[in-house]
Amino acid sequence: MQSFVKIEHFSCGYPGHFVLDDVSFGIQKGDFVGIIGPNGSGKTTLFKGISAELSALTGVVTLEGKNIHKMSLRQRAQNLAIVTQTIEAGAMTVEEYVLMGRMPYRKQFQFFENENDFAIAEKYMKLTGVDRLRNKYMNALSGGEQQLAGIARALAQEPQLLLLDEPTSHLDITHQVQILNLIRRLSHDLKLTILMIIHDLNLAGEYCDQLIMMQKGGVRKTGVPMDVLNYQDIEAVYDTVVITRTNPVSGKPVVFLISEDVMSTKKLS
Ligand SMILES: Nc1ncnc2c1ncn2[C@@H]1O[C@H](COP(=O)(O)OP(=O)(O)OP(=O)(O)O)[C@@H](O)[C@H]1O
Repeated sequence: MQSFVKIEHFSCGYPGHFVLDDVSFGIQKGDFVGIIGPNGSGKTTLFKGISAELSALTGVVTLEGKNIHKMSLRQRAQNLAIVTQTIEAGAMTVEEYVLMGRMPYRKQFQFFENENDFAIAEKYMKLTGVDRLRNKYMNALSGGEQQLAGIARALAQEPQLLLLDEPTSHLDITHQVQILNLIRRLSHDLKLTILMIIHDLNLAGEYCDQLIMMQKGGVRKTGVPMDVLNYQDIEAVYDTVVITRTNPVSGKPVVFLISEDVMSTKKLS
């Protein structure tokens, strides 16, 4: 089957610092894919490469066969949306912020949003549950509310591919589960293709259809969570002893950490 998003022999980095080296993988339409890997392994750099914020040193990134790096800014924004960890929207209401997602669709000399833009913003504010916050200022929202507003703005862009950089960091378990359930619904019900950076291996295993495990600027392993989250690969990549089991209800992999004290008494090392 042809991949909807294809990354082929892709390398990119920063001046004087080469980070991603010959990365290749494909994603099917409507898949919810988690990117895992230790600090500094290149996850954010991969996002910058996919979104063309960083130029390709080698290889290509295509979406439905079209090279993302060759798209105009406007075309790119109609195809791809990013939600970053920190949202700096300051003194702007939630509704104004979500409406910004419609900018890539403005026609020449169209200075204001039209009825269709308001209807689309309304639809996604309702879907994410931030419609009740529409008149609140973005800088007066909690972290979880800001993330939901960020997702609503990204959805208002009506992209084909959504990139989420750790949408659940800083959130309590109620909000983690709320956001991940929403993201799963978006991929499965709306057939939106989603790539999400996530540090929590248990959440990644429970919610994602596929995982990409990064190590030192390359891809170590890709596949369904049960194949990727095994103790051998995790220990090799994170240099940490873990135990893996299966969640008795969901059948998904679960990763346990062991403290130094316990490890020395149980003689696991
Ligand atoms: N703007 C930059 N200029 C130079 N080097 C950078 C820049 N941003 C990141 N790097 C380097 O690139 C490498 C990969 O960083 P990246 O942010 O992609 O990792 P990451 O996997 O997202 O890490 P984390 O989990 O800590 O967010 C690191 O060695 C980092 O120091």
